[in-house]
Amino acid sequence: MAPSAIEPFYSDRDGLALEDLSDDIDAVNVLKDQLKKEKAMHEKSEFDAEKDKTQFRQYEEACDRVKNFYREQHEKQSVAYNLKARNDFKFKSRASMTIWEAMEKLNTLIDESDPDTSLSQIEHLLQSAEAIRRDGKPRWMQLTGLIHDLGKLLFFYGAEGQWDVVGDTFPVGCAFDKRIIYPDTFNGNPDHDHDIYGTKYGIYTPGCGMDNIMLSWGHDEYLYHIVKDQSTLPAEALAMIRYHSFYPWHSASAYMEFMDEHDHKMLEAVRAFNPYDLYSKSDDVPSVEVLKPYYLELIDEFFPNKVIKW
Ligand SMILES: O[C@H]1[C@H](O)[C@@H](O)[C@H](O)[C@@H](O)[C@H]1O
Ligand SMILES: [Fe+2]
Ligand SMILES: [Fe+2]
Repeated sequence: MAPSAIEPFYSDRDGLALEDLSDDIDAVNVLKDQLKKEKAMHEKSEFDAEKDKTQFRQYEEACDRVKNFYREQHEKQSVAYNLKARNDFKFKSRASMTIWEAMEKLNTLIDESDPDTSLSQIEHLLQSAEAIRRDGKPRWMQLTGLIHDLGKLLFFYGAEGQWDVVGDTFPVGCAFDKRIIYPDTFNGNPDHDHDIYGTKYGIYTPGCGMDNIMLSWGHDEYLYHIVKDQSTLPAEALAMIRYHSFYPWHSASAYMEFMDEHDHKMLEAVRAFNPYDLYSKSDDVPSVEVLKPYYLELIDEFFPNKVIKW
């Protein structure tokens, strides 16, 4: 009798002890995972190092389609146009659809400003997200890669062309910096020689913060507002979206005088994101159907409402 009385006692305890231990192991693994991801966020990605950067953004050698696009954009993105675009955005309603439906809708747009890819937008979005995922970056950043260009939907909702949707961005209301691509094409912009908009600081003051700078209207600013209001994505993700086309700032270090303290942290995030946007353009074409289930789940994690107001 004695052994059978003791046996359950010990086996129970063993069971308990093992359970406790496995809880601890789980907790340690979660922590380890988190640390790995944090570390990866701050390290230069392997992905970045593998690429021959001289293959990308070669605007001098770009075709006429790209050159004409930027001439038109640089001539038309004025303060007056930007105020009007923001007003239209606030007071006009567009469409309601899920993130995935938006990706599919965008698929017919071929970006005229892009010298590096002629792939469809859904493929570019998946390439960016997959590159981020392969490098073990956090899930919120993978999702940011997946959606970062969805603002190009604007093209279907009242844009005047592609010039107010795609392409690099730059501040309006102060002098156009020489580090913007094709800087001479700003000569035809009505603000170029303006008494205030044509001066170094224009309508701004040094240190005013990027939040207070009016960036040329397009897919970044538009999507930023949608995502800020309708997702639980962190500040870094919002900055990646809002500034990913602001190459003169994040890649050429122009307009640094306007930054505030918060912007320095955000710049780091935007710079960490950029290689996945740019250099993934030479990766293999992803299979939309294979990847769809993984990304549908990821979308649900950060967008509480399935249907988004665009
Ligand atoms: O041509 C590209 C494209 O339009 C991207 O979506 C934008 O983010 C880049 O800044 C631009 O260079
Ligand atoms: Fe973009
Ligand atoms: Fe992109």
